[in-house]
Amino acid sequence: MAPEPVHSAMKPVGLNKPVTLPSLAYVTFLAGNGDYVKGVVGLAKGLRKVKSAYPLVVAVLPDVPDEHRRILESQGCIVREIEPVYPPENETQFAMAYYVINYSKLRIWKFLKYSKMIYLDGDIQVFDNVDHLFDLPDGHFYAVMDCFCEKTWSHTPQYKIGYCQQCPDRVRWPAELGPPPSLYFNAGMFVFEPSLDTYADLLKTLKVTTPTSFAEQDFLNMYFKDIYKPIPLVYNLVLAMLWRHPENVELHKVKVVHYCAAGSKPWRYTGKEENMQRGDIKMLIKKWWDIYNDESLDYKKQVDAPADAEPVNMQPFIAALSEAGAVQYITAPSAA
Ligand SMILES: O=c1ccn([C@@H]2O[C@H](COP(=O)(O)OP(=O)(O)O)[C@@H](O)[C@H]2O)c(=O)[nH]1
Ligand SMILES: OC[C@H]1O[C@H](O[C@@H]2[C@@H](O)[C@H](O)[C@@H](O)[C@H](O)[C@@H]2O)[C@H](O)[C@@H](O)[C@H]1O
Ligand SMILES: [Mn+2]
Repeated sequence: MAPEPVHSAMKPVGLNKPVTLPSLAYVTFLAGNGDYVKGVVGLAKGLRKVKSAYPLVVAVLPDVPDEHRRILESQGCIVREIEPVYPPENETQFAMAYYVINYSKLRIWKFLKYSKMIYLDGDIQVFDNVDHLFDLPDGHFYAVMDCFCEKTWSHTPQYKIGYCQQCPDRVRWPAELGPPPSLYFNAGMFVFEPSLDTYADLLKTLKVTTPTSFAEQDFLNMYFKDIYKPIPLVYNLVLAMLWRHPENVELHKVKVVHYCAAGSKPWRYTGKEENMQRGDIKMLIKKWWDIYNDESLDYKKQVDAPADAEPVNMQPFIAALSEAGAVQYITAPSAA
């Protein structure tokens, strides 16, 4: 469970300038005027259900209608408009044509108000508190390894020979093909540190990088290859793992579910596509809807923290400052 954030009602005494405390937040991405807004509402309510101590920022493209923005704000989200990011002119056949808009995710590196953020796709649901991921050491890019076994990968050498990083011994990578592919993450969930330098370098590098079928996911994997650190799949269960690598999945331990398999978006679920009649899929779809329909999880201004308030965990600062004997804290009357 995340440490109780000590609200900023406590005022430092003896410091001659306000301490700028780092902020933490979850962030997701919304494009278009379609039904993904339901995914983001579900995500906002899921984070509330697990009592996350941090807000959800929604990076919206200009084409997201005001009505959808108001719905998200009414659910306690912090809505930030971003400009689209387009890859260089290309003939690439993206795995899904709409993936071209996903490059716009790169704008979140410019959210400098936050020292660390957890990005979550709008088709993700958080079923257990994962605030502790914010405590991971700085300087790395954390994400869950993807799977290469779905048809969406049929254009790749690894798919053609049956190699997957989820089970590297099943079909070993042949030496004649050179070194095996670097560990590759699913870009539907990752822990990162916003930075203007990184942001500028991402966009500069994108301009000279030929787009490939998994669009910004491929680009992010190439860009962060040297600092990427895999985290357990409980933090981003790519649904295909259930039928491609069941031996790697302990479903009752999964904290975050990524509804990315074809036909698995809960708000569009018909059960007609391949694998969508599985018992575990039906259970996960129901779990998503139970949260989405739970009115007790709707944002209530008077009870929940204001959308723009950001609870800050002061403990590390109190310990460091009091160790230095620099300050003692008094509890100021609550500003509320
Ligand atoms: O019409 C769209 C398509 C995508 N997205 C956003 O882009 C993310 C990535 O797309 P998607 O999850 O569909 O890709 P997948 O993980 O299924 O490959 C989504 O989760 C949404 O946050 C969106 O807002 N509107
Ligand atoms: O724009 C590229 C997208 O690529 C990823 O989705 C893919 C990938 O995970 C494949 O491995 C699966 O087979 C496939 O189903 C799934 O849609 C990310 O989830 C998404 O956020 C986004 O980056
Ligand atoms: Mn997704």
